[in-house]
Amino acid sequence: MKEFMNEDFLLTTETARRLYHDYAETMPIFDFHNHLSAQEIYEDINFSNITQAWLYGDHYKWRAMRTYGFPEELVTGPKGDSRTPETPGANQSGCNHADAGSMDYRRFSAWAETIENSIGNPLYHWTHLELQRYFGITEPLSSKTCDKLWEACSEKLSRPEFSVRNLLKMQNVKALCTTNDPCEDLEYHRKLREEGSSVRVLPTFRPDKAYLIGKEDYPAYLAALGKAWGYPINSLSDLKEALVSRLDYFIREGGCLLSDHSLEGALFAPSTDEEAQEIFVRRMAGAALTADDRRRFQGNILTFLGKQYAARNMAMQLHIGALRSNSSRMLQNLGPDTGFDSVDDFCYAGELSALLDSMDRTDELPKTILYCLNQRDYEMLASMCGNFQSAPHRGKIQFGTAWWFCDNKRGMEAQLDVLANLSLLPVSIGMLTDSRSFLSFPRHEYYRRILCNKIGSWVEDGEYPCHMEFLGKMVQNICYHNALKYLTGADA
Ligand SMILES: O=C[C@H](O)[C@@H](O)[C@@H](O)[C@H](O)C(=O)O
Repeated sequence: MKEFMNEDFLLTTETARRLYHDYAETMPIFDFHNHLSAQEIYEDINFSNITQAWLYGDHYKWRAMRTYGFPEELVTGPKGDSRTPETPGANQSGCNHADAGSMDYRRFSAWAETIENSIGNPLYHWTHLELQRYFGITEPLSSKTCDKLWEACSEKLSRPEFSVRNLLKMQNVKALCTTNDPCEDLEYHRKLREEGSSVRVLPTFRPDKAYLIGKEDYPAYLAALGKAWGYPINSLSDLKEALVSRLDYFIREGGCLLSDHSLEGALFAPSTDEEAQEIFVRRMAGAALTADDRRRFQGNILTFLGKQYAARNMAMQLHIGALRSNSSRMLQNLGPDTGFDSVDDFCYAGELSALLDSMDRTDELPKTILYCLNQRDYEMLASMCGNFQSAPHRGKIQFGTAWWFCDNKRGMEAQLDVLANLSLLPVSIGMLTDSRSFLSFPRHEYYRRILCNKIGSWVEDGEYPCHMEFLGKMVQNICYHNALKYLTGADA
């Protein structure tokens, strides 16, 4: 039997072990998509206990805790919905810590019981990689150990060397890209930049709300965007000017390198500016729009934005296929991004192709990263990339790494297989955390181990020669250099 998550965790062959330990392990991290707070990095906050670091904002963990039957007050905290009828044994698990009465402790105790029951789930591996890498704890978290681990982690977290900037340094994070609405003033990104922070903290331009014209609060959003721009938005051309102005602000003030878009249900239908303006006027007059109106309006703005990104040599990320906020009751109680989303199953190959072509037609398609939430779409997406590749970029159109419900061992192995089969693995820009927790960076290690194991198995099966120097360099490129080059143009 193998030892539990030791240094050769997930590395099943000698080639895999060499690739990981000799090449991948010490590579820096460029985390080009996450949901971290620039303010918390600027203020270099310390968490006073492990619940704050783990459970205050992570909807993956919340979902698992709900699945195990814990009530909302232990999942999202006292303000959440606590009407769940039955409460399993949170804090009745034999832990006798002095903090036992504190809500944070009770939440950790509930988490310990949940994680003990997460066999086969990536949360189990992430949690234990985090305990090992940040806290030097190799003991598995369970109801029995929760008291001891609570104390050990909380004691460390309160030390200055465990501030969030130091947590980033521990994982050798060189740069990270947060996700930001165009209305944001980026005060903390700017301050970090002025200060010359050793970790580059860059904003990502996420303008979804500017084209989701069917949303009830669309006029209110336009008012906020107009405020950030400095002028009221009364027409399609005002909207486009406002977006360009905010995009340039993001680049100037924050060094923005990427945009991000979540595409759900409808992607694209072509429309002229006159048609899109007419839809805009009807919406602002309070008329109901059809699905086709919404698709055409979104198509017009996305094509426009894509061309703007291309002109600025930025990358465009398209995250496709989330079915969000499925529980209207919990949306009302807790708001979005709280663990009530799942995998959609709509078909969109034709619309995606038309969207990319609407920019490529005039050679104005930016560098593009395509992510999907439904593994069923892996081949469709990876083959779509090949339609629009063009020099001088290597891998201009990227089949993005396994996202969210695919971000697990099986999803990553499948993503790597499909990528290698239908595109070229050596040009991949690799992994990102997409996370809301400062302790999530060992997810890069998880990916790197799976990557090295996959390559190792091809070599050991005689499918590729054992050219360690070439393979080692390739692994290092996928871990770090490719993302750096793709996003910034720099070589090292
Ligand atoms: O990995 C999952 C994420 O954190 C998820 O919440 C985000 O990808 C979010 O849906 C977004 O739209 O950016």
